[in-house]
Amino acid sequence: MSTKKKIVVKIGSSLLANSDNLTLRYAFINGLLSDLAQLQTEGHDIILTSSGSVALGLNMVGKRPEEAGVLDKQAAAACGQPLLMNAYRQVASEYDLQVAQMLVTVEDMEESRRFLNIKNTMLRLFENDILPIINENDSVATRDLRVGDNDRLSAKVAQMVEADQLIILTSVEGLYDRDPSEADAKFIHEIEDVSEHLESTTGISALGSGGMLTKMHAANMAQNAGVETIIAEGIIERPVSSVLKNERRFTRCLVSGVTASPLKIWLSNRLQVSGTLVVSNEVAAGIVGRKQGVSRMDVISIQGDFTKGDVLHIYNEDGEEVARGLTNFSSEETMLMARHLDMPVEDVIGYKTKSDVVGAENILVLEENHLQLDAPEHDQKVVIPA
Ligand SMILES: Nc1ncnc2c1ncn2[C@@H]1O[C@H](COP(=O)(O)OP(=O)(O)O)[C@@H](O)[C@H]1O
Ligand SMILES: N[C@@H](CCC(=O)OP(=O)(O)O)C(=O)O
Repeated sequence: MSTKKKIVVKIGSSLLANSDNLTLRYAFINGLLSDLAQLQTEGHDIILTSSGSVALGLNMVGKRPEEAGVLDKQAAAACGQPLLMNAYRQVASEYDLQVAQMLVTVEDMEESRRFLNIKNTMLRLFENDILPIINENDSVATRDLRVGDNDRLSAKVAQMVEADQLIILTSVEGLYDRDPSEADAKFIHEIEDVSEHLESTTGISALGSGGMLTKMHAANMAQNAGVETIIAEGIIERPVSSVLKNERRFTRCLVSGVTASPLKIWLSNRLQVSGTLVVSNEVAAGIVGRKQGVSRMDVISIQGDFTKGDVLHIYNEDGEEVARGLTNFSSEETMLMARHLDMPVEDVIGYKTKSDVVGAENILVLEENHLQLDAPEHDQKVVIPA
């Protein structure tokens, strides 16, 4: 028997649903669960992150994937999720495997108490030899508070349970240096630095939500957290154990020697960002050089409603995001402090403090950590200090 591992397996929509009639691929689920049941018997702890609810629910709401809007997809998710779980439960029972469903949102993953509840629930399910099946709660999550794709969700889960491996199963054998539909695309077996491959990955299948790009983002998050990611074809016999036993080709994203500090891992993997500070290019360069935080003198503009402890984007004047950091003040306090530079802080916000708006110790420079640059998608309230 191989050593016992904690493995997060992610299944994409393209594996679960036929792209033409949007029906469930029972044969795939059958092969997958037979494999997972065997691995569980061998002592491995497995978590399944499964997409498919939207694809499987679209027939009920009468839409094709290419024409469905956000509300259609949220309704489809509500229709498809029970179909998906019903199939998993039925097939699992044939292999004496017990399954449980967990639907989560970004807020659940990023709020400390809920994070702990999710983690503890998963650990308790492991103790009872029950396979947790996780999906984003699409019908509940709002547009700007979504994980957005299950690739990144699976990376967050892998980080949460300190998994040994994240195995992303999809419709292609792994990462190529360009879209594999292009002639001469070359297969990439091993990746040392995921960030170098973020650009080579555009184009998605009809059912998928992010294509290879979101898989690379997930691998990047996992790499920062010290978790190895494997991207492999799913429609194959024993899709997971054939990877563990190295019986076929796939892409392996190695764990780098240096794992970031827990604060930086947490900051880098955080999808929910509450606001933005814009600073001069000179200050931005100082931040990138790790010499300084953001003082009230440095703030050129503020966007978003945030409170102390929230994560902020830090942009330079050219509109490039250079860093992310934890703020020591609310948006209102920051605005007042930046607006009244001639007054002592105490007179402006009512208490004494020497803190920077964002301290250098709580800043993550994006360049260093190869982060995805998630700019806020929606228009936020913009406040320019007078
Ligand atoms: N560089 C690349 N390497 C591999 N696949 C790529 C690349 N660029 C684009 N793709 C496309 O990404 C698709 C996989 O993404 P997607 O269909 O969203 O998967 P899933 O539903 O499994 O999440 C593949 O079908 C492939 O055509
Ligand atoms: N939560 C959605 C899946 C979104 C998603 O990430 O899809 P995919 O890129 O196919 O893994 C669903 O269940 O349909």
